[in-house]
Amino acid sequence: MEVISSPIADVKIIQPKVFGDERGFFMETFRVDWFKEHCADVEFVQDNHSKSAHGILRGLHYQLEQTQGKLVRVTSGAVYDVAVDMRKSSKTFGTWFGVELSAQNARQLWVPAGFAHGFYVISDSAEFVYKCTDYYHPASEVSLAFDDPTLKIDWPFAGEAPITSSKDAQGYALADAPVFD
Ligand SMILES: Cc1cn([C@H]2C[C@H](O)[C@@H](COP(=O)(O)OP(=O)(O)O[C@H]3O[C@H](C)C(=O)[C@H](O)[C@H]3O)O2)c(=O)[nH]c1=O
Repeated sequence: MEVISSPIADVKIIQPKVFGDERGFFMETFRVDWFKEHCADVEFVQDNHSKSAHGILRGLHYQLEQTQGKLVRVTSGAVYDVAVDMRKSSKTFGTWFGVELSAQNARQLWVPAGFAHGFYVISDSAEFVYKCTDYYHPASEVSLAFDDPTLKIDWPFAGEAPITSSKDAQGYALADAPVFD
């Protein structure tokens, strides 16, 4: 496995080693020892799995309580995955980082607690699996507007408006969004 830095210090891209042969492929997708040494000394308590059609945008979400770090990857298709720093004391507060995650590139993204997270489905459909460092806490969940004019996230929409949940269509502007210390 290789860890690749991003412009936001705590957000990391992880590139597993893929062993291909005539049968297909094998890769180790997570190791506690490697992750603690190279990314963060955290424990994961919940795994999630979602499937979305082309053009779906899920997010940008974060929980104010039981804040979740997320280790995310794509097992089918391709998404554009985005993390936004919501920690007001961070020198990268209000900045975003995006990367294409796909079954093809096998890349993962480590999104620490304190970040808003979301993704846009580039392929016909995508299956998205991820590990969380705390449990779901819907009472404190926040949606940040994916199209906030201050964030200016460079989503790969190619002219078509994304399909979102009603919750995500009414996300907070960055200026009004609750933040972390
Ligand atoms: C997140 C979650 C949802 N649910 C239930 C609640 C709803 O009945 C249904 C769909 O939930 P929601 O529309 O919030 O799912 P997403 O839009 O994929 O939410 C996720 O989207 C972005 C990408 C994130 O980073 C978060 O992990 C998460 O907020 O699953 C649960 O039972 N447990 C959970 O942990």
